[in-house]
Amino acid sequence: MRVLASAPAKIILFGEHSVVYGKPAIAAAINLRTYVEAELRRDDRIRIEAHDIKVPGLTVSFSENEIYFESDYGKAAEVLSYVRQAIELAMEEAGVRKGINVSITSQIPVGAGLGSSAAVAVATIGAVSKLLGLELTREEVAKLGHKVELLVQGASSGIDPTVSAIGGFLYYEKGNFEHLPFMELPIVVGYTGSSGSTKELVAMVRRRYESMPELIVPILNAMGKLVEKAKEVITSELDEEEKFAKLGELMNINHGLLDALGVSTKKLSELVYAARTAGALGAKITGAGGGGCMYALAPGKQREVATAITIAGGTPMITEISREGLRIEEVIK
Ligand SMILES: Nc1ncnc2c1ncn2[C@@H]1O[C@H](COP(=O)(O)OP(=O)(O)O)[C@@H](O)[C@H]1O
Ligand SMILES: C[C@@](O)(CCOP(=O)(O)O)CC(=O)O
Ligand SMILES: [Mg+2]
Repeated sequence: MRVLASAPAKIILFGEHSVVYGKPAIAAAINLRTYVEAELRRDDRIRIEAHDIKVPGLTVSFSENEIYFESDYGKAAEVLSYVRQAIELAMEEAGVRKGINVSITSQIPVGAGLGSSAAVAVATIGAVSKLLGLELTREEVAKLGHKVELLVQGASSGIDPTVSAIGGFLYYEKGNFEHLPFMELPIVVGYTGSSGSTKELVAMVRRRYESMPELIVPILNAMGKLVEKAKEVITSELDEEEKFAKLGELMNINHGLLDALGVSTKKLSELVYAARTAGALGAKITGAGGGGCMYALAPGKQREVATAITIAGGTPMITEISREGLRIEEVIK
């Protein structure tokens, strides 16, 4: 038997990092997906094939008629830790252990703030649990995906696995979520081309929080308040133009606060300012930062902003909200 599942990437519109400290955040699933195929094996081995992951530290050497490969096994094992934990938890939940092949292909850039870790965890749990005959709800998959992130990263708010499993446009706080009214968001995502590790960035913010709580706590509190304001705007009776103007302003404040936490980079800030100069109403980091992506809100100006991002050295992506989260694409008996 074989199961193919997929799960989407996300952008965090407001509230990354502060969400780890129990503040609310707003996020949306977007139409880039990770696909995981799981099939039963005849033996009891578990084999993972990750087609999109590059492992640093591969060395190739030649002699006359031979070629030798050496790889950094520590790094290779670490890079697959989300998938391994997801398989473990799905098997634990099903109460069976079987040999399986898991094969991953992904459209989501890795370590770019678009939730690739959550998407791969959610799609793996979806595929493996179904393969083992377990019918989990999307919410149950979200909770297991959160556990995967906690185990691998040491800290996780759970927003990414929740958005990836459920899909759509969500307000999230301490493990609970509500759907926000669906709205088309005229956004452009700008990818710096470099990556940041969520585990390391969350740990860096934690160190600052512990060493200077009198400075960091007010920043996190301001982020939480800003998310409440953004929710009020999104659910208000204002017309779209007014909503976008207010949301843009809040995005810019959120970016400044993230910069104060220390998670921006020169390139991220360059893309943010390039987007604003080209007419975006707001622009900020999305996700953990340290590289990765920013996004801009640019009604009527998406093309201009995309061009500005390209000129500033980034890669623009015009994305749409994905209403669907985890999807079982195919089950072959
Ligand atoms: N296609 C994939 N195959 C296997 N593992 C993946 C894949 N995509 C992401 N991952 C895992 O997620 C990690 C990146 O997660 P993270 O640092 O949270 O960044 P983000 O979630 O923003 O992309 C990778 O180092 C890898 O361990
Ligand atoms: C920084 C954080 O708020 C979001 C991380 O998102 P990503 O892994 O960078 O896509 C961490 C979390 O919410 O667990
Ligand atoms: Mg992640």
